[in-house]
Amino acid sequence: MFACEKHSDQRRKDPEQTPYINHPIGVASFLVEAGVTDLVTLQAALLHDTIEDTDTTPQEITALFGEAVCRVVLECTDDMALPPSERKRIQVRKAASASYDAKLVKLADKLYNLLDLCRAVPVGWTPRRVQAYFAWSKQVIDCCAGTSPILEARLNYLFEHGTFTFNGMSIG
Ligand SMILES: Nc1nc2c(ncn2[C@@H]2O[C@H](COP(=O)(O)OP(=O)(O)O)[C@@H](OP(=O)(O)OP(=O)(O)O)[C@H]2O)c(=O)[nH]1
Ligand SMILES: [Mn+2]
Repeated sequence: MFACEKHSDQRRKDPEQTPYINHPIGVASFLVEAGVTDLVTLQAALLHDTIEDTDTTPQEITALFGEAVCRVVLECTDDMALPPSERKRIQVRKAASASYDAKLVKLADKLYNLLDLCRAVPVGWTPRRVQAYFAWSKQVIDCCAGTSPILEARLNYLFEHGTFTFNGMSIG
């Protein structure tokens, strides 16, 4: 409910403007499907974009869900004050030394976003930008290798077989 309320006025970037909360719920679902039962990890998955994308503070997360959950959420939080290219570079670097729980959330986050790109391209994105997101995601995923065989197998399958459609054209 906390994540629902925090993300309530946000939409995804797809043409349908899907409610943003579908994303954190989907990330948590992928973890459940991969056999994750740890409550800290699943709570962190539901909350993983609240500090990055809403007015939520680490203090709020700690008070309501505890320090362990807050730690994982912070590990999945980019500093939005930095320019995008810097943010992306830092995310790759930080992924390698992230905790096991944070690596699980990062893998499920990338799986959701990559599958979502195959479903619908965000408004204004060029094929080149979609491809750049796939390439950069691969770097983050590689830094999280050896964390979840099921999530990693799903991601590998996506990299081998995934396609997205642009102006009616299917692009591999
Ligand atoms: N594929 C897809 N992504 C969407 C959509 N709407 C919002 N997003 C979000 O956009 C982010 C990816 O877009 P970028 O342009 O690379 O990221 P940026 O907003 O941080 O600059 C992801 O944020 P994130 O979850 O914080 O992950 P990440 O930036 O760490 O990958 C993703 O959740 C959508 O319709 N499709
Ligand atoms: Mn996310």
